[in-house]
Amino acid sequence: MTTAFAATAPQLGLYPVVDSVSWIERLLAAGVRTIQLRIKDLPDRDAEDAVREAIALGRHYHARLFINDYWRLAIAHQAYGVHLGQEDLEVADLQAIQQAGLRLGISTHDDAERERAVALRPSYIALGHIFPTQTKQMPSAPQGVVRLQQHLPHLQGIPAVAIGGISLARVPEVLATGVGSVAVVSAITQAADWRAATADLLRLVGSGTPIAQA
Ligand SMILES: Cc1ncc(COP(=O)(O)OP(=O)(O)O)c(N)n1
Ligand SMILES: Cc1ncsc1CCOP(=O)(O)O
Ligand SMILES: [Mg+2]
Repeated sequence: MTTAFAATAPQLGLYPVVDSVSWIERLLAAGVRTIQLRIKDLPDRDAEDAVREAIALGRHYHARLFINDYWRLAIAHQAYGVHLGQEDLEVADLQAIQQAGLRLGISTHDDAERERAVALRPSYIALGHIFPTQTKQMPSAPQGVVRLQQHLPHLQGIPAVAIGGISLARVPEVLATGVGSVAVVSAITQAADWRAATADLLRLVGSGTPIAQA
């Protein structure tokens, strides 16, 4: 399919990826405006309450709330967007996601995956993992910031999101590549003080283009 997915903001800013509605609620209250609910390995019926509540919170805070993997539930409850990996693309109904007006983010790990993603005209393309990560088992090696920067001119204007092993200390070299969105898990959820970590990350990365302009 070649029809573009609905656009998102050119700069998504700080993009926490979290596994519960409580994290969604506290991070939206702390000023985050792009966020993902990433629940793994539950049947749809067991994930549905969390997906519905997360979407409602996203609307309440005028935030960009992406649902990872559960694309049917995201359509049913009219999420702002869906995030899918390369394997997810094999099984998801992309036409249904596009026709429902949901934004689509796609994971990529190398040039071939990037090209496949660009051809689908998604709302953003995630590039990872940039640094070693403990959060997800990755079959490939970290790409590093040099590769990250090399990907950017090939995205044909599709917004880029950097993910994987990005700590507060590493944010400046990630931003120096020109990427406008930084996705993090452990930099927030494993921080000794998540409020301070989130405030520091928001100061460096920002919260993205205001949603009215997204
Ligand atoms: C912003 C962002 N980038 C990458 C991923 C990873 O998605 P995927 O490859 O489908 O792996 P899982 O997250 O489903 O384990 C992501 N979730 N978000
Ligand atoms: C979900 C995901 N996809 C690629 S890396 C990653 C995990 C990122 O977590 P962290 O920010 O803790 O390295
Ligand atoms: Mg996935």
